[in-house]
Amino acid sequence: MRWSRAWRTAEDNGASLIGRLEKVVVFGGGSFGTAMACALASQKSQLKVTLLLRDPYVCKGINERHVNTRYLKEYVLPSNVVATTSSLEAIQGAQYAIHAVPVQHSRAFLKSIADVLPPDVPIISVSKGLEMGTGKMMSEVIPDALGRRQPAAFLSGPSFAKEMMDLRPTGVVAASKDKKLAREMQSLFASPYLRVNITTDVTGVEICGALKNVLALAAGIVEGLDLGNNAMAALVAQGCAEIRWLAEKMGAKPATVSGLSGLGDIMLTCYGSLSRNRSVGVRLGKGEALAEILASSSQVAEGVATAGVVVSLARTYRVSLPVLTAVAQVLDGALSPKEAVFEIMNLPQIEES
Ligand SMILES: NC(=O)c1ccc[n+]([C@@H]2O[C@H](COP(=O)([O-])OP(=O)(O)OC[C@H]3O[C@@H](n4cnc5c(N)ncnc54)[C@H](O)[C@@H]3O)[C@@H](O)[C@H]2O)c1
Ligand SMILES: O=P(O)(O)OC[C@H](O)CO
Repeated sequence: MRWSRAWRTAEDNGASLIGRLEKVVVFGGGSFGTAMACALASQKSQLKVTLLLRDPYVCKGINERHVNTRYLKEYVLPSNVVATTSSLEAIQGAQYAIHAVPVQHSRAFLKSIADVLPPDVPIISVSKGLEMGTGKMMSEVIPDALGRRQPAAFLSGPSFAKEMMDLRPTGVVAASKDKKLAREMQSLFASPYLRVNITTDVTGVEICGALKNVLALAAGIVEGLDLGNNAMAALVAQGCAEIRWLAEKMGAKPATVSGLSGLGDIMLTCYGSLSRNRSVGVRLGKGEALAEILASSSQVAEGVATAGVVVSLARTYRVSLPVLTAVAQVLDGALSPKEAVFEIMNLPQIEES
């Protein structure tokens, strides 16, 4: 099935870029790191895609049986996806590095590989969230942690790992201040199954990708409380407005907020049953305690950490975000899910903006 006929860019350096490509390293072999590795490996069988992991047993499964025994274990990975725990071995000779380590662990991880990663290897971050404590986005964490400016691009948008593994049509956006690098992302990733838009609006793409996870927690809570379709639609519409208010104050372009990384990912994560953030929200809405929910899952729900950061961003940018900040209050145990809904319903009646 060819979903998009024009899957390479007009200036098509795509074929030659793929032709020159020999090795890509992927940091983190969770669901999305694995899906990105497979998407790239499928572009060319001679391309080596190396996952840098922490667990030697997971590496063994990938290298010997082509199966990631911890994440997406039902899939057979292309044989040109390999894995190692050695950062030197993983990074040596790599022309690009995909970063798929959860945001809260990214600083420490990047510091640990700073000396091994050549300063000219572009990092393509797919992690969506804001760092607790600093409130920083990945575009700020990367240079901070490495202690230098590294070429970087940020890939975001509605993209469940499992659906990408199933080769279901997907659209993402690659953001970079360096337009040439953004175009390289199109050449690298575009395929009959994956469309890649580009933009220079890094802030917009990153903040939308982080905030939609918090809104997905709220959507899950509404689902878990069984409040109905009217409530869900009102909540998601209000959440979209709050994301727009904050993102635009931070410098995001309106086109980004209404694009794939904004509205597109909000729709996927708020309504899609595969969302981990939404699932955490559903369980909270049904009355489970956060600690219990987190202890029972091996996968990251980035919105849990990002929600706290949103409270301070609301203060810094002097913007009222009732839904997004209520999520933080529920997570902190300051409000029960029902109390949060009651408080939001009792807010003063407003004019739309
Ligand atoms: N899963 C998806 O569908 C999806 C889609 C788009 C973006 N993302 C984003 O990609 C990022 C990664 O998500 P995921 O789904 O792969 O998460 P995951 O929970 O499935 O896997 C996380 C991976 O990071 C590794 N990791 C955790 N702590 C680490 C540390 N301290 N040092 C090194 N590695 C560490 C884990 O071992 C694991 O391999 C997140 O920011 C997520 O929001 C996920
Ligand atoms: O499963 P979630 O909630 O982390 O969402 C995954 C992706 O961000 C969807 O685009």
